[in-house]
Amino acid sequence: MFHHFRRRFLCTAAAAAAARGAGPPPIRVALTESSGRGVFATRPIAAGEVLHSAQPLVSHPSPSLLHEVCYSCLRRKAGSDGDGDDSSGSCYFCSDACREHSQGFHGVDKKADWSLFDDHCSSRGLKYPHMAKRLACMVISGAVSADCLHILQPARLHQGTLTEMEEEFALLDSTFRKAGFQEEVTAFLTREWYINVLARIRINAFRIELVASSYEDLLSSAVASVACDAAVGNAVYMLPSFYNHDCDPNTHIVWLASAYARLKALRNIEEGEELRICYIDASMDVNARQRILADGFGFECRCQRCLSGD
Ligand SMILES: C[S@@+](CC[C@H](N)C(=O)[O-])C[C@H]1O[C@@H](n2cnc3c(N)ncnc32)[C@H](O)[C@@H]1O
Repeated sequence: MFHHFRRRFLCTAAAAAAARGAGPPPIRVALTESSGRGVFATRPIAAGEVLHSAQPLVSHPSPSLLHEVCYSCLRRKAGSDGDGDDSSGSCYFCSDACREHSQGFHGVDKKADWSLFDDHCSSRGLKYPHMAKRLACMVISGAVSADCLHILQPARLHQGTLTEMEEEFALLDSTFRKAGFQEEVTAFLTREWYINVLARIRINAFRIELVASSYEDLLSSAVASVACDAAVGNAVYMLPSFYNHDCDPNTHIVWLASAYARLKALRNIEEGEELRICYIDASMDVNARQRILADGFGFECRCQRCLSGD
């Protein structure tokens, strides 16, 4: 009985501290038995508690929404006459802070003519090369180091995928060369760099679907999700990339109005328990889930739900 009350008290106190933004996040990254690295609770966590937040390392709007969501934080434009439009009309900034934050790499981006690269990606329905291009612009501008994603787990790539990536790289490289960037600022931009980055983006990128904040938003997002892609874009984060998958997860990642993410507990979690999120649509049946996890993420899911055939 005492134990039960003590645990409830600890959970409540911890949740209150987390809500105040006090203290480090109650998690640590450590090796799991069979899924590589994973994230573990360092104390009891209460259902609904925000464990931590995360800013993207790199993000990119969905190609069809380039004019509709912020170049930097992926926030949706409030109305069709938003006043944050870039003067060239090619992209949108929701605030001065976002414009300032991306000034350096947006400047690099704007110097080149991306039409061939964009046509190549859109004719093949590719999203991730846009993120690699954004990262290259960030490296050239000095915003991040060329190896900033290398700590993340890479996907295993098939020969066909490698050949496609080589084509994309050739286009990316020639676009920067034609724009006149000097050898010394693009020295990192090799075929190996591109493949290494893409292999990490494939496994670790989150598809960002914003939670509607009003009834009108809810209706317009329902219309948008029928008319086109419901996601505003994709982003890669550092800490969230260490969460392993479970088809009945104890944690989830949420976005409200922008790519700023929050990791929240879905139920009470014991100290030492592994925190897992669901990588896919959990409403699919076990066969569909197994197929997508094997093809997309390279593992056979052996969570309790899959083992029970649910
Ligand atoms: C986003 S990473 C998660 C962190 C990763 N374990 C690491 O060491 O960086 C996704 C990869 O982790 C592994 N993984 C995630 N969930 C798993 C699970 N339930 N069973 C086995 N492997 C899993 C797979 O290799 C997957 O491609």
